[in-house]
Amino acid sequence: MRKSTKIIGMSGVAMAAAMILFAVFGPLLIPHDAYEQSGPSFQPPSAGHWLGTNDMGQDILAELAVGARTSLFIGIATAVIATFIGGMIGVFSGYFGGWFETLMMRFIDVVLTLPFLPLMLVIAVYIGPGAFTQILVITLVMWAGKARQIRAQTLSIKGAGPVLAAKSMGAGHFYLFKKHILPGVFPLFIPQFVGAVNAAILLESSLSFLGMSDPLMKSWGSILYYANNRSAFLTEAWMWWIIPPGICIVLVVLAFSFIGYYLEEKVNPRLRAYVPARKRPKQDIVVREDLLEKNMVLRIDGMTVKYPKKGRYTPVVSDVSLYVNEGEVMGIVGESGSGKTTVASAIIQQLKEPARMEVEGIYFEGKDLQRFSDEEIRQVRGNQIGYIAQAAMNALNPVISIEKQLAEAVGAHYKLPAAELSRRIDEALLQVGLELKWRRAFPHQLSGGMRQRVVIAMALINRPKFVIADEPTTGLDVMVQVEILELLQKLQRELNLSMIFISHDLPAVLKITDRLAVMKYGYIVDGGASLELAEHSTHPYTRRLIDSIPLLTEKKQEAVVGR
Ligand SMILES: Nc1ncnc2c1ncn2[C@@H]1O[C@H](COP(=O)(O)OP(=O)(O)OP(=O)(O)O)[C@@H](O)[C@H]1O
Repeated sequence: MRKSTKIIGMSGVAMAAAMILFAVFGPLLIPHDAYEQSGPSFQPPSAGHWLGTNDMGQDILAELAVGARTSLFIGIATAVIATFIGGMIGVFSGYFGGWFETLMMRFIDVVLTLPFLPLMLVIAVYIGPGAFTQILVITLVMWAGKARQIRAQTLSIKGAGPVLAAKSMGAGHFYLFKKHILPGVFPLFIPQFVGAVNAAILLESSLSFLGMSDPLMKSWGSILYYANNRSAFLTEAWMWWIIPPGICIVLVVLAFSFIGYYLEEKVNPRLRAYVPARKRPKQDIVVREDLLEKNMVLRIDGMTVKYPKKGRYTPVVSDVSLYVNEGEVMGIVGESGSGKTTVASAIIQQLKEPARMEVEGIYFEGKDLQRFSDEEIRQVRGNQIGYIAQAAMNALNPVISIEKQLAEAVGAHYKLPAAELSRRIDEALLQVGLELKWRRAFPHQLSGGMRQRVVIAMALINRPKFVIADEPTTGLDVMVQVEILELLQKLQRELNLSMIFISHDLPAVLKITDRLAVMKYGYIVDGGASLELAEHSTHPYTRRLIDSIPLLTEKKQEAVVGR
């Protein structure tokens, strides 16, 4: 968790604790007759008496302390009841569905349309104004929203893999509730509760300010009501009569908002892991002519990437150096978790916080990408370096047509006239073997292989000379894998692309690559010309990879070296 979030959370807790202590002990410490005066009979002195009048100051303090009890009591009690009712209805309707859910959801629709103030008036007429009327009305209005959100969370947990797997193994309702639904939903209850406290305190204050509370009940809102009735807004009295309850309301709302912010990050792993990226300043860039002379399009020198694991930064990529010459295909092969994708992300400077990279240089066309500013590196990504990300075909936007997604890939870098853009889209589709009738299709209308072709078209549409393909055949059936591989090979040759091809599928890598780096535990443990390596490597890990190719021995040779 970020330090700033912890500080915010702790200051929220401190403010809330101070307010609660003030509410509990304040009235006990202030002389009784000071707050006896509070309430409707309370008469403020003329404006001239306000400043420097100790007695009066004490009366205001007494009012605030008594008011704190009411405001906090109503806020917390309403939040407990509304969150409990909303939570139970949300969980049960989400989990069981059927008529109960339909009934509840329609009822919630009705509740959410109820006008709050008239409802308050009607109920107050019947059962009389007071704290319990306010709790009742605010709860009536508030539980419905909570129920909706918790139902949505329950539905998403109910449809998630672990629950489906447990169901298919015959797990009963009790087990599913105990092990999956409640642990998944409960974290949502906490921020919901904190938000409800805030909303209830604000609603209570607003109602009391409008005079819709018991006139004998002192709360921060009612202090403002009396202040307003006695024209405190128009005299100097506002300083002592309006500002203090105003500050109390703001402080308590801030306190619970801070706590909510902290808890939300604590219970949500995605927020917890989020660290904003550091800004990359503009720097002078020196071109390494020696690399250009050697035709090296890319060169990485001594790259180490670390992630925090159990409180310590641990390397997941260690001292990796490699290069790619113009028109060459460099393969990176290794088991899952060996660091292949990390290397690819590091090249395009897309490692996310909290990653830490130490590297002597990542030279692309002779320039160190490490020194590129945010805008400069954005211009490289998807423009000079085409990137086919792992599982990208599943990440195509389902509600945008193929042609629009291709147009967006171009639009990120160039402003082309409509006719030229259209020509570019046609060209990209035809290049990857897709008929133009698919231009207006949406991703779900295409097969996996076709979607992968679209992803390749997106990577190539800006005509990059360098392409990184990260596991481009994952998730496709064997025949389609071969087609995609052949397509990449054809495009590489036709466009003279330099390429990094990442895979754990050794036959595929050997088929398409010129040179190979074998990674294990973040290290490059073996490397060299692909065919050479396949036939003569003596490294035990490489040998194991090659020997595990599931083909008959004679065929294996053909699959490995046949190109
Ligand atoms: N954001 C992250 N936070 C912590 N550790 C990470 C993060 N991203 C990657 N790692 C770790 O880095 C290591 C290398 O991951 P990487 O994705 O590069 O492996 P890979 O070889 O590409 O695996 P795969 O073939 O499964 O994609 C793994 O141990 C992974 O747990």
